[in-house]
Amino acid sequence: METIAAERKASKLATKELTYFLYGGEEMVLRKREIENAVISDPTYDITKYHYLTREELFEQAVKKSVHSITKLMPELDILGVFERHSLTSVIGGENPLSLHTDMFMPTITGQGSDEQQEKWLPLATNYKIIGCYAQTEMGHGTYVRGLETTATYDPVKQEFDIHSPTLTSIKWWPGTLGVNATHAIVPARLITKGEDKGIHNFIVQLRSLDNHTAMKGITIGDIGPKFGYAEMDNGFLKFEHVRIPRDNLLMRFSQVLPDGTYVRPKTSSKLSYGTMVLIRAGLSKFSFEMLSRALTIAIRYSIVRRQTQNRPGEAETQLLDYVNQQHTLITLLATVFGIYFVSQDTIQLYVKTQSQLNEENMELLPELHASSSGVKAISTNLASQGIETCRIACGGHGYSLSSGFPFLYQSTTPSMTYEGDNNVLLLQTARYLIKIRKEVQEDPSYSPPDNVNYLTEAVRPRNINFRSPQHQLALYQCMVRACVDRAATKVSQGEKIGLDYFDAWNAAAVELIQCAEAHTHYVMVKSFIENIDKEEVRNMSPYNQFILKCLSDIFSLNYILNKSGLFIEAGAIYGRELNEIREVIQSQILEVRPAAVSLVDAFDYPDFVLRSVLGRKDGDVYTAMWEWVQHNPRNKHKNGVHPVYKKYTRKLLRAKM
Ligand SMILES: CCCCC/C=C/C(=O)SCCNC(=O)CCNC(=O)[C@H](O)C(C)(C)COP(=O)(O)OP(=O)(O)OC[C@H]1O[C@@H](n2cnc3c(N)ncnc32)[C@H](O)[C@@H]1OP(=O)(O)O
Ligand SMILES: Cc1cc2nc3c(=O)[nH]c(=O)nc-3n(C[C@H](O)[C@H](O)[C@H](O)COP(=O)(O)OP(=O)(O)OC[C@H]3O[C@@H](n4cnc5c(N)ncnc54)[C@H](O)[C@@H]3O)c2cc1C
Repeated sequence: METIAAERKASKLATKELTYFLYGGEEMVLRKREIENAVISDPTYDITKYHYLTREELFEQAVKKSVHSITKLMPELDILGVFERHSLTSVIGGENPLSLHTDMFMPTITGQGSDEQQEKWLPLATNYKIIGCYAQTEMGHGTYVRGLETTATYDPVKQEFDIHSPTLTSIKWWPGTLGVNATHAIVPARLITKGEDKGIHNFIVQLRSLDNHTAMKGITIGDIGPKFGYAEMDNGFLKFEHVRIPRDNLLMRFSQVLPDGTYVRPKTSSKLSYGTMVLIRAGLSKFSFEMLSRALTIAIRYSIVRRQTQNRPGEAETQLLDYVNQQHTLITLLATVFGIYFVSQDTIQLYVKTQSQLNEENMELLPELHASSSGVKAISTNLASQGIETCRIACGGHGYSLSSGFPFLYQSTTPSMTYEGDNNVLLLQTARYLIKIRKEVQEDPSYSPPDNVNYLTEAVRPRNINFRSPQHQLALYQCMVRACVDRAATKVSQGEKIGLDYFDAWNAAAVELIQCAEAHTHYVMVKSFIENIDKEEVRNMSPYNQFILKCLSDIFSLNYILNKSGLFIEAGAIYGRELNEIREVIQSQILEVRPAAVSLVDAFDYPDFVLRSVLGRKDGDVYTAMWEWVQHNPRNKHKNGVHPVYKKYTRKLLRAKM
């Protein structure tokens, strides 16, 4: 305990200043803490026995907490905005089993419903007169949205759609909130009218009675069963047997079906029906920041408290965080988590800007938003999931205990590599955009690519390179990414030249395409980090805070160059003989950050209640907390400390004549 207090005292970081920066100001932080304290002091949210509950107990407790939050806490605290709702859900912890209602069902109505439809459905949803989910994925299709089989066949006589699951594989499978609680769903289905298949459109379908919650006629519905994690979420299945819905349950902001069955195409893009997925993808980079910053708070604090091995006679055992390997592991991850923070801010800003342009039917930014949100979602969720596992391993045996908090963080984060679009599939979408832009650059010398793809026209290795220079770092990335995009594009065109059709040529280059998308997205992240710490808000920070952010930026940028040095060397961006210099710069920056490590994670401002970790307590009193935690273990509570299995089995073994 003294060690962590001493480190805090010795740190020169202006922790509060960084907290206010990360959360958008003092007022936001104080409001967040007000909401946190309300939850922490409410017995409904007690987590003492959390780790010892069964799957069904966890689910029931989660639903109870969700309903309590909506009916009691939100009104009492007058919680309105997205930030406040998010503060509430993040401090409650666990999966919020009703979350798809606000996270996907309502945004889809807002984004794709006509004004009349919004007027009809949003008040019902806002007041929880209905509970919605987003039922897109089927047993046979998740990635291939255009291949979804559920049909919505228009009947002009009754002016209704017939929603049907024609095959076993068309049964909706995975949607959250569906298995137990949802009364309605957004159902993407094949719109068929006048005998023609118009492709996937979004429909609102009632699933359960608002009187007694039983399934509506023609609906077979339930929970898909235990998963890798996510025990508190009722991911479900949903089968339609010719279920009838009114014509105006087709969301008709962009396309319509007239009473006689005439189909009116979208004036802009059919891809606007994918808008909710783009929204969630843009938000998942912020989610990745939160999950990884929690894991780092636990790992860094524990690595300061934990000592292992006396390395000099008469001296105390060494703090884990004073082992250079441990510093390298965790401080490079600290740099990564700030990299994810900055790019998540930029991605959300790009989403907001694109949405406001779309409201004026200006589609200009949509391709860049799709490509960027796809790549950033893929890389940030990859980095966060891998980073949390790295933090767990860095905490030894205790990291593997549920009491560490890591298993929950990992189980909650790792599905984000799959949902809202499998990461490989999304990186291929980013690659498709890059190859297209490259083609435009090649065919039209007057065309200037978007700022984040500027390497297609600007990539030059600087003379007299200085690896601490942000501009020089960016130049190295530009050379590397351009080479990756060229390599992928060349592979595709080579396939076409030997007679492969477009799919085979594209598929043959898939590895190079994913690689160029990864490289591009890392460049975007490094550029975002460098540009954001050069903005006025950071320039007005205390000099030491600016210095530490610059160190983290250098580590984030150079560590990827070191790890992917083959790509940079192959691109002529760096020479093998320069790798040692890069290692030295990284190591020196890590040493600069080491004294500020505890304050950097304190700046994330997570109460112990949120971390749910005996290792990550702010006071560092790890061993007391560990001993306290094990007292709640039911396995230790049998009469005379003898578990029933002894009498049932073990005693026979011990007494057997063998
Ligand atoms: C709070 C979190 C809770 C999490 C709960 C989880 C919920 C879910 O998981 S919901 C289900 C999520 N499912 C997916 O994300 C499915 C992933 N698949 C897709 O998004 C699409 O199938 C696709 C993008 C992989 C392919 O779509 P497709 O229609 O086949 O398009 P093409 O690849 O043929 O490209 C054509 C053209 O369209 C552009 N485009 C594709 N998607 C979008 C988009 N979302 N926005 C804008 N533009 C898009 C694409 O770039 C192509 O453009 P061009 O190159 O100019 O032709
Ligand atoms: C916890 C969780 C919650 C979810 N919640 C929801 C929800 O609320 N609503 C909802 O509708 N869905 C939900 N999903 C489903 C999720 O959106 C899908 O699982 C996801 O889109 C991936 O599709 P898939 O499972 O069919 O995988 P597949 O598409 O079968 O992918 C499997 C593998 O094949 C590869 N692959 C597939 N297609 C291609 C391609 N074209 N090119 C190259 N490689 C390819 C992928 O890279 C991947 O490695 C959820 C899933 C999970 C795990």
